[in-house]
Amino acid sequence: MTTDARLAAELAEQAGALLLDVLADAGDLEPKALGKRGDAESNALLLDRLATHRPGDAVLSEESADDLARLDANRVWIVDPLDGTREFAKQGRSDWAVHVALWEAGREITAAAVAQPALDVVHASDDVVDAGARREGRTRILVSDSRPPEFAAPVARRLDADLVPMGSAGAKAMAVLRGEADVYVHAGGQWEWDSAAPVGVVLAAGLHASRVDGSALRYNESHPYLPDLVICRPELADALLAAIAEELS
Ligand SMILES: Nc1ncnc2c1ncn2[C@@H]1O[C@H](COP(=O)(O)O)[C@@H](OP(=O)(O)O)[C@H]1O
Ligand SMILES: [Mg+2]
Repeated sequence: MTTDARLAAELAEQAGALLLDVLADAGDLEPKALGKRGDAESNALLLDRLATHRPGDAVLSEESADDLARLDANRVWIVDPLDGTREFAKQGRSDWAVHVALWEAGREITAAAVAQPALDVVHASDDVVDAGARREGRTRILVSDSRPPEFAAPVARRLDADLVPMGSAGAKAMAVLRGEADVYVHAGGQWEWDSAAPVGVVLAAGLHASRVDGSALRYNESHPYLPDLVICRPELADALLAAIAEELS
């Protein structure tokens, strides 16, 4: 049987290919309708294939009603069929992603994949490249294009770093994985599906991932709201968390 991590990678890749087709067939669809179509079609593909390949498992998806039977399940797939919907619907953007993660009781995220179809890459927890070599120059901190944390600018000043806006939690996390940036920080609102797969992949690669207060990220909670997140190269974690704590105090 295909391993869970391979299945995650294959499903993320297949949903990504479908999303590229949706873009190619967009015609003069309004951005909102285009995003909606992408969300729905990718979700249908993921649910269908998870039901085929892992019929006994529960699913938590951004685009499906939350079935709380997942709270009694030992295995829950946490999926975001289209992360960065806003950017997907803008022409020529590559900062959107498909997230597929598996949560297991007592073990947190055990398999994960993030596809970036517009870049033709899939990163999976069983196939992590070592985090990219530290780039030369100033530290780069990735933040949401539309909702950067209030503390981001003062924290960047404390660390003598540059803030770089980018869409999609998965795209930002994978940019840190590849060494194109050093930090991804978010606060003020997010859901488990936004971070489960990116966090599964970066933890498998040995990067740091936590809440902004340094505590562990927990998934498959009854209310799947997980509003803040820090992903970074491990050697930066102490200084970054200290700077955030100073700004929040
Ligand atoms: N304040 C907030 N409340 C709820 N969700 C948020 C949020 N800020 C960001 N997100 C979600 O986190 C994901 C990444 O955001 P961003 O691109 O701004 O970095 C997006 O997921 P979706 O595109 O799947 O909705 C976005 O909706
Ligand atoms: Mg999302």
